[in-house]
Amino acid sequence: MADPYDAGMAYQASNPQMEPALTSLHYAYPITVFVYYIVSTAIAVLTLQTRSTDEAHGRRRTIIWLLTFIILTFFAQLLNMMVLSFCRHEVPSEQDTIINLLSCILVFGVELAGLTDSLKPVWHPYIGSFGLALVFEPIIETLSLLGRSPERPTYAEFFDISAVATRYIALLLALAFYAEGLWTARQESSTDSERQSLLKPNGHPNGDASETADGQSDGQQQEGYGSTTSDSATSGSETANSAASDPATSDSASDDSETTKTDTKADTKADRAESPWERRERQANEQMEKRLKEKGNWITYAKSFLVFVPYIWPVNNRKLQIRIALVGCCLLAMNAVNVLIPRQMGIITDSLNGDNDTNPWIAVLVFAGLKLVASEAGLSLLRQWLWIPVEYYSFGALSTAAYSHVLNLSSDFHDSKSSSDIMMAIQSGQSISSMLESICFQAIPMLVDMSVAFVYLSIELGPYEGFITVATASIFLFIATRMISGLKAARRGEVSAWFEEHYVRQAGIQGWSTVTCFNQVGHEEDRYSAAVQNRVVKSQKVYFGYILAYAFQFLVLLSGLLAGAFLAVYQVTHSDPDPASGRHATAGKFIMLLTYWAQLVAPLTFFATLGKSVSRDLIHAEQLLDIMQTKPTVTNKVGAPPLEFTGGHVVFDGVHFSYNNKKSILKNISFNATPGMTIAFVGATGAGKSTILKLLDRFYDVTEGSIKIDGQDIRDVDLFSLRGQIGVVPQAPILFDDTIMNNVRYAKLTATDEEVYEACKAASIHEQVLTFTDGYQTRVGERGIKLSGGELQRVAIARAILKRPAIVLLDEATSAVDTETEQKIQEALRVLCEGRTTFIVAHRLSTIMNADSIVVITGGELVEQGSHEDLIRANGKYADLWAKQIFVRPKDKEEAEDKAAVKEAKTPTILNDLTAEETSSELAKVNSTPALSTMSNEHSKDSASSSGSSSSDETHVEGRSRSASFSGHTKEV
Ligand SMILES: Nc1ncnc2c1ncn2[C@@H]1O[C@H](COP(=O)(O)OP(=O)(O)OP(=O)(O)O)[C@@H](O)[C@H]1O
Repeated sequence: MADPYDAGMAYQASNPQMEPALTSLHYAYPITVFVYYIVSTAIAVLTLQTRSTDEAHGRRRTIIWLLTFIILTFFAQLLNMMVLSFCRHEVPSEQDTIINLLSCILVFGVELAGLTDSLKPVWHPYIGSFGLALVFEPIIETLSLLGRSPERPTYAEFFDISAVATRYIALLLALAFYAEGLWTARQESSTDSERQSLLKPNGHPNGDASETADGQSDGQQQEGYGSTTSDSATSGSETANSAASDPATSDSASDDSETTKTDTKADTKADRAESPWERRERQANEQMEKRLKEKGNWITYAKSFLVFVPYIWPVNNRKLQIRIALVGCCLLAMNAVNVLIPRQMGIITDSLNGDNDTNPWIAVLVFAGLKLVASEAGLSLLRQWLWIPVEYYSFGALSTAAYSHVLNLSSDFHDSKSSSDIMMAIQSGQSISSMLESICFQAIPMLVDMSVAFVYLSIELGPYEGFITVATASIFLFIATRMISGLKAARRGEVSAWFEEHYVRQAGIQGWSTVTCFNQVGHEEDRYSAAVQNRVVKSQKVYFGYILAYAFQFLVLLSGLLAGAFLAVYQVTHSDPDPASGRHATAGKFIMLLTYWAQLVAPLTFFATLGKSVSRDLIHAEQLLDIMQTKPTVTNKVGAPPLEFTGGHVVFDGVHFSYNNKKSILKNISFNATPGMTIAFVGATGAGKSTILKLLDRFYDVTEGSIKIDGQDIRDVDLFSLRGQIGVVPQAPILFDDTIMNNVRYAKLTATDEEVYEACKAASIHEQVLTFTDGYQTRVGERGIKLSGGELQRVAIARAILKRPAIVLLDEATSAVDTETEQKIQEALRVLCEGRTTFIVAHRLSTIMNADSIVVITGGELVEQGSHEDLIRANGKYADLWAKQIFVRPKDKEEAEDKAAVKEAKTPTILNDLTAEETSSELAKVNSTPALSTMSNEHSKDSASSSGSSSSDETHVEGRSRSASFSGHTKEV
C-alpha cells in the first residue's frame, strides 16, 4: 500500500489559479478577526459597556471550553503539517498556511484569555469573531478542496478536513449556546414578576427552604406560595457557583475575586483611620467613577478635559505652535532612525562578510552618525529643546489658571476643602501634561516603531519573523499586565505604609512641643520605628514581586528572541535565494534582527505599564478638573454697579440661611442698623452670630430675605466695592509669614510707611512693635505664630483701621486676652469704630453693654432686641445671660470648704469684667427684677459662704477700671 502521505500535499492548492486567492485568505482571516475583536472591544470599553453589563451569561463556561477546543483544532492542523513534513524529510513550504494557523491560535488565544478574564464579558466581540470565522472557514476549505489533486484523499488531507469540520461544528455550537444562554436569561428576567411570591417574604409558605441566589439554603428567603421554581435561576446560580469552584474558571474569576479582596481590604482599612492620602485617592477615584457614570462613556468623559486645552495648547502663540509641529517631525525622524540603525548593523556585518559591496569604513561612519542622531545628543536633545518652552507654557498657564480659579471660588468651597487638598489638586496640573507627554511622545511613537518592526521584519526575514514579533509582543503584554495588576494590592500596601511613616514623622516633628511636654519622646521614637519597619517589610515584598515579574517578562522576550534567532540562523544557513524575491538571507540579517529585538524591549516594557500610569495621571487630573468645574456660589452680577455708600444704613429683612440647604442656621432675622450705630449680637455658642457677619460681607448669600446697605441689596452691587467698604476684625486673625509692615499694609497696598505707623498707633501696637528686634521689619512667622494673642489682634485692628472701612465687623475681637491687653484693644477698637456702623459678636456681655442695640440670637432666631437697660428690664433671655455673667462664678467646692485657706488668701469671690461700682449697680438692677433676685440672692449667699464675706457688693469684687464699650459714644467706667 502506497504511503498516503506521499499522495500529495494536503495544504497547498495544486490548482495555480486558486493559489493567490487562498494565500490572501490565509492572511486575511486572522487579521480580520483580530481587527474586529480589538475594535469592538475598544468600543465596548469606550462606551462603558464593560462596566454596565449585568448579563451573567449562563453558558459562558461552555463557550470557553468550545473556544479552547477551536484553538486545539488549529494546533492539530499544525501538528499534522509538521508530521507530514517530517515524513517527507522536508521543510514545510506552505508559509501562508502555517502563518494562518499560528495567527489563528494567537488571535483566538487572546480571545480565550479575555473571556476567562471576565465573569460578565461584553459578548459581541466574541460572537462577531465566531461569525467571521464561520464565513472564512468554508471559503478557505472550499478553495483548498477545489485546488487539490483529484486523487484519493490522503490521511493528512482527511485529518485536516476533519479538524476543520469539527471546528466548524464547535463554532456553530458556541453561537447556539450563546443564543440559548441569552434566551434563558431574558426568559428569567421577563418571568421575574410571575415568580414573585404571592405572600409577603415573611409569610412562611409551606414550601421547603429554597436555594438562594448564592446557592446557600436560607430559610429566610424561601420561595413563597404561588411562586415557580426557576431552572434558569438555579442554573444561573449554579454557573456562578461553579465558576467560583471550578479550577478552570477560578482564575477567570480573578477580577471579581480581586474586587472581593479589595472589599475585604477596604473593610479592614475602615477599621483603622484612613490616611489623608488614601482619602484623597479614594475620593478622586469615586469622583472619576461618578463622572464616568454621568457621562455615559469614555469619549464624553474625556471631553470634559477639554477645559484644559487652552492652557495646554498655546492658543495665541504661533512660535510655540511651530515648535510643537517640529517636535512631531522629530518623532517621525526618530521612528525612521530606529529602523535604520539595525539595518545599518546588518549592512556592516554583510560588508565585513563580503556579502555586499559597501565599504565597511563608510558603513561604520553612517552607523555612528545614526547612533548620534538617535542619542541624547541628537534628536532627543532637539526635541527637548523644542518642547521645553511648550511644557513650561502649559505648566505655568495651568497653575495660574487653577490658582486664580481657586481664589475666586466662594466660602462654601474653601470651608469644605482642606487647604492641603486644594494645593495638591493645583499641583495635579502636572499630571495632565505628563499624561499627554506619555501618550504623544512615548505611546504613539512606540506603537509606530512596533508596527514598522512587524512590517520590516516580515519583508526582510519573511512572514514568520513578523509573526514571531507580534506573538511575542502580545504574550509579553498579556503576561506583564497580569503580573503588574497582581502586584496592585502589595503596591497599595507599600504606598499606604510609606504615607503612614511620613505622617508619623510629620506629627512628631510638628507636635514636638506636645511630645516633649508629655515626655513622650520614647513613645514617638517607637511609633516611628514601627512605621519604618512596616514600610520596609512592604517595600521588600513589592520589590521581590517586581524582580520576579521582570524575570518572567525577560524569559518571554528571550523565548521570542530565541525563536526569531533560530529562524534567522536557519535562513542564513540555508541561504538559497528566495524564489519570490530573489533575496538571500545573510548574516547581516541575523545581526539586524538581534539589534531590532534589543530596541523593542523598551517599548514593550513601557506599554505594559502605560495603563497604570495613565490611570494614575487621570485620577490626579480629575482632582484638578473637579476644582476647575466648581462654580462660585457667590457671584458678581454682570454689570453690577458699585455700592453707593451714603452713611451705612444696614437692613436685614426676613433673612433665612442654611449652609447646606438641610439645616436651617438663621430663621427670619430682621433688624435695622442706622448709620453710625453699634449693634451687638449675643447668644449661645453656635446660635448663628458669626454667620450674620459672614452674610453681611457676602461670604455666603442669604437663602431667603435680603440684606440692604443704604437701600441697595448687597447681591445687586459690585462684590468688590461692597467688601471695600467693610472692615473685619476676626476672632483669630491670620497674618502672612511676612514683616509686620507688610502685614498691616495688606489692607491698602499703596499705603505709605507713615500711614502704617498711624494705623498702628491708633491700634495701640506701635510702641510694642518698636521694641521688637527688627521693629516693623520683624517677620511674624507662619500665621503670625511669633506674636502673642493680644499683639495679633491689635495688628489685625491696625489693618482694619488702615483700610478705613465704612462698616466694621468685630467677631470676638477681644477674646482670650488679659485685662490689660483687652483694655488696649478696646482703645484701639474705639478709634476704629468711631462714627461707623459697627456689628459686634461678643460672649463677654460686659464688653457690649453700651452698644446702641443688642440682638439676642437663640437657635438662629432673633429672640430679643434692645439696649442693655431695656433688655434687663424685659427680664428675658439677655437678663438671664447677664445675671449669670455678673454673678459669682462658683468656686471649687473643695476650695470653698477650705474657708481658712480662702480667708488667708483673700480670694475674691465675684469675678467679672466690671468695676466694683458697676457690679454693685448692675446687681441692684437685677435684684429689682423679681425672677432674677432669687438667683442673685442665691449667688450672694454662695459667695458669702465661700468667701466668708457678708455681701456681694463688698470690695472682694474684682473690680477693673476699663472701657466697656466699642461704640462711638463710649463711656469710661
Ligand atoms: N462653613 C460652615 N458650614 C456648615 N456649617 C457651619 C459653617 N460655619 C458654621 N456652621 C454652623 O452654623 C452654626 C452657627 O455657626 P456660627 O459660627 O454662626 O455660630 P456663633 O453663634 O457665631 O458661635 P460662636 O459664638 O461659638 O462663634 C453652627 O451650628 C455651626 O456648626
